[in-house]
Amino acid sequence: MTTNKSVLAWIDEMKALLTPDKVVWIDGSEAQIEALRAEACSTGELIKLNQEKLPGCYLHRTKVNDVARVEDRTFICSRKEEDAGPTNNWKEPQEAYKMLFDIARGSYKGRTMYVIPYSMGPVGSPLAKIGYEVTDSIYVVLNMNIMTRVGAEVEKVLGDSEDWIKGLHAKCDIDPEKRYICHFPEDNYIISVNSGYGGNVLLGKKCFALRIASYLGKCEGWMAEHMLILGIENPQGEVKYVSAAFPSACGKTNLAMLIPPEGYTKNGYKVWTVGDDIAWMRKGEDGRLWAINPEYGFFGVAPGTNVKSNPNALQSTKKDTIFTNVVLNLDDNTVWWEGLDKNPPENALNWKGEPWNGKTSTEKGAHPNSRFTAPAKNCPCISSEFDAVSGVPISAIIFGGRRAQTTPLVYQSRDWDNGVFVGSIMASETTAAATGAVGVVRRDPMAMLPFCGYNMGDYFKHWFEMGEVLGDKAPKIFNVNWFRLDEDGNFIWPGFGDNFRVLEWIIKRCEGKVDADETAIGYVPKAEDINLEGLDFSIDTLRDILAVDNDLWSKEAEGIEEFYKKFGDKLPKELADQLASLKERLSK
Ligand SMILES: Nc1nc2c(ncn2[C@@H]2O[C@H](COP(=O)(O)OP(=O)(O)OP(=O)(O)O)[C@@H](O)[C@H]2O)c(=O)[nH]1
Ligand SMILES: O=C([O-])CC(=O)C(=O)O
Ligand SMILES: [Mn+2]
Repeated sequence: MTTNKSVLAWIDEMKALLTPDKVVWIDGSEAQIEALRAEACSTGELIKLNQEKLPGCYLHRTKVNDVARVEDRTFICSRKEEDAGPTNNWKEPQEAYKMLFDIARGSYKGRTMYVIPYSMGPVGSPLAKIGYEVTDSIYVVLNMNIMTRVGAEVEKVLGDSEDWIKGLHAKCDIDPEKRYICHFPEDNYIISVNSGYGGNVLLGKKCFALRIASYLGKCEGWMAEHMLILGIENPQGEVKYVSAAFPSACGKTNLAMLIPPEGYTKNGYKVWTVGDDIAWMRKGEDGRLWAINPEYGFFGVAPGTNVKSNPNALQSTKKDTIFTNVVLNLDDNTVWWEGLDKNPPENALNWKGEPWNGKTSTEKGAHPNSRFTAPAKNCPCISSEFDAVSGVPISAIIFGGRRAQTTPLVYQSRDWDNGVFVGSIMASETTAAATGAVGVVRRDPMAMLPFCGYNMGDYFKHWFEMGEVLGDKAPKIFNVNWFRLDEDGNFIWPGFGDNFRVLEWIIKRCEGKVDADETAIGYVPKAEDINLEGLDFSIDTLRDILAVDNDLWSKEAEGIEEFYKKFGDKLPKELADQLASLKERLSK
């Protein structure tokens, strides 16, 4: 246990507020964690799975009204409303503290308060940051122990410093009307009440590593982004790193763990995973941009994960994993979800714990947002640099979304500033399955719409400032779109492992080894420069999905103009200028 005065004072405050029966300090030791697993099994909070097939694995079910992040109940509590900006919900901080403390007061009565010291990023890395979360949920402790680096080492590194983030989680009542996820960026404080769902309660993840950290990044001159990080190794053994921001359900985990096509693997190409969701990036001593993955595990969507779509993700879940809201197969005490295989169990319980027969039921067995919490070190392609305190140098930043048309398979921005523009206009189309209204463009700048902890206009400005700081050492910026549809609504580009062909072009562009065609929106590959070897895909079709349609882009420009109005005078002039020059190029 720490002797840090600021930590001890806050823990005293929490004890007085929450009135637990006892306090347990989490040191992350296997003995302590194992005792907590056993306790959670005895109360039904966890179900121990088949330990031969899934050693160290458990199942948990949330309440049925508590299965996803709640954006409408997520607040940025900055002193000035303007600092939360037009894309966030805002509450006045003093009122918010009062409301939240009133809700949480006395709620640990008869329960245990767990104190979790954790590091986001390799312990002791100059890019890492430390947090404390208090919770009354063993599920939260066990998940945090997978998703972050927990324990005594962390406290040693913190020493007497006051530079740490407070996180209060209280699962006092699960009334969704009283559920709040509140962030106080100016106080380094997060308070989450009345939820038990991962994205709302694993406070190191979206709350700290994106919302609070994005604000800290602005103040301290670095970046916290909703990005995967991967390394691409060539046959000579050289590794180049890229980071990529896609909105939810647009393929971050898949790209982070992709297996290149056979022709490449035979020649010695490899992909190494550094992170699948969040990147913290800072200018290094050599002037380049260096990135760490602040997380220690993967909190991935289960449905659709299978041996074909993402074998590395599936393999990561084979041991020491906590599954949430998936199907329990009663015959062999294993788990199942839609899209795992074509053989659903007949004798099973669905995600709600009700009897379920996968052969006859018309209802889904797993919740669409069911998740696995798996240690990153389980991943067969985890990077040797995963724990590197300096992080990895980023050669390229890739933005992407789900667009049926308009956006080509890949293009490169003209320069950093134009790249910031490309990120700011990111959008994804809603699918028929999701909303009924097909092809509705929803803007999600840099995939940060739900995760930016301050005014997004200021966030854009920060991106321009980073460009100035990095100068000619700045990563090159690209945009990809794996999701172009044909007239029958089928994906044109095969995607997944074949996305490596596009990554290869991106790396070649960074190395200045390949030419490109200039278009109104940026540089597009010459079709013959994308390697199609071993793929049944015609170069004419490739030309189609690389083409830039100026009429569609003129319509796009109108949509961007409309979107930009939201930011009023917080919109950086650079972005208005970028839009004006795009329009001018389109009109030629
Ligand atoms: N057509 C196509 N679909 C893809 C491709 N890559 C991923 N997908 C699909 O996109 C969906 C989301 O993939 P994920 O990798 O889980 O997305 P994510 O960005 O990590 O999602 P979050 O964890 O919610 O942030 C899955 O249904 C994938 O099968 C691709 O290259 N082409
Ligand atoms: O935070 C969550 O619930 C899961 C996640 O990665 C996302 O939604 O992007
Ligand atoms: Mn995510």
